[in-house]
Amino acid sequence: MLLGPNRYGKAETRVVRITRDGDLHGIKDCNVGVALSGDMAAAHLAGDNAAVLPTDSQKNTVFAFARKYGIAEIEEFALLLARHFVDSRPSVHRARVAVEEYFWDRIPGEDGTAGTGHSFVRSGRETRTCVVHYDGPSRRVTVVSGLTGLTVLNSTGSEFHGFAEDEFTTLAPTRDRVLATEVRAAWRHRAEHDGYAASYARARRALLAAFAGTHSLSLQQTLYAMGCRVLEECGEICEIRLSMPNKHHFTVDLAPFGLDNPQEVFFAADRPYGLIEGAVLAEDAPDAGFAWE
Ligand SMILES: O=c1[nH]c(=O)c2[nH]c(=O)[nH]c2[nH]1
Repeated sequence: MLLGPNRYGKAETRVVRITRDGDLHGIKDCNVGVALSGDMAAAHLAGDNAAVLPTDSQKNTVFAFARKYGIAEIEEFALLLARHFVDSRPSVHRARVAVEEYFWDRIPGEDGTAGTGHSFVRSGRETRTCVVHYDGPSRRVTVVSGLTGLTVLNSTGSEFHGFAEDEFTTLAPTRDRVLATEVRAAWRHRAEHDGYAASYARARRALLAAFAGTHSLSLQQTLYAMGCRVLEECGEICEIRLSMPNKHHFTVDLAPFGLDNPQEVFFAADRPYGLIEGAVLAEDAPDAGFAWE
């Protein structure tokens, strides 16, 4: 028997960092996953834990670093942790740190007054994500940012026709349908930089603008347009991977009730759903290395 690739770490450390600027507080609400790899053969083959930094210590490090360094951008926090685990321990050769960030909005005061400064409501927005890798021997860093749960809908401007047909095809071609999806996207930065907040805002804006601005002949075409727009608007990004379920909205037949239905009443089916996935790369994208592992 041979030991294959392995990694270990603490998954899903939920860390909430409150900042206090007088009466004005802020929240960073994150879920951090750490995975380390290196000289772990003895641990697996012989139960020798000398090289194994407990996952409990990894979790403690996340909390301690949140206190010591704060959590500015999730990519920066993830890189700080990744470098720490690799550079402080010869047996750890590579770290993968993934962070999800959940957004909170301030609760406004009544009658348009300012809120308390310490009252928040969890946002219905998407989740921001990142996955960073740091490889000790090569000192190479990769940074992938992204989002999940960005739910969007066009109530017209979407067609689907001219598709292949076989003996099982019943789908009617359409020149006007609802197009809805929940975007999951991950984009690879060309290199480490210090503008992750602005980069995220730009990429998100580009995704939304392309979804809204594309007259769709298929979700595949829309996906490609969204990926292209992000690469056009964000020079720091060289590759984007998109996963987009087709959240089908079926026009309900109301004729049995003597009613017409001019594209007004839909059955929003949750399953099964088409799942459209694809990557868009800049022609000069550098080698991805271990970025997507
Ligand atoms: O945009 C679409 N792409 C498909 O591949 C597909 N297949 C399907 O049944 N409906 C759709 N819609």
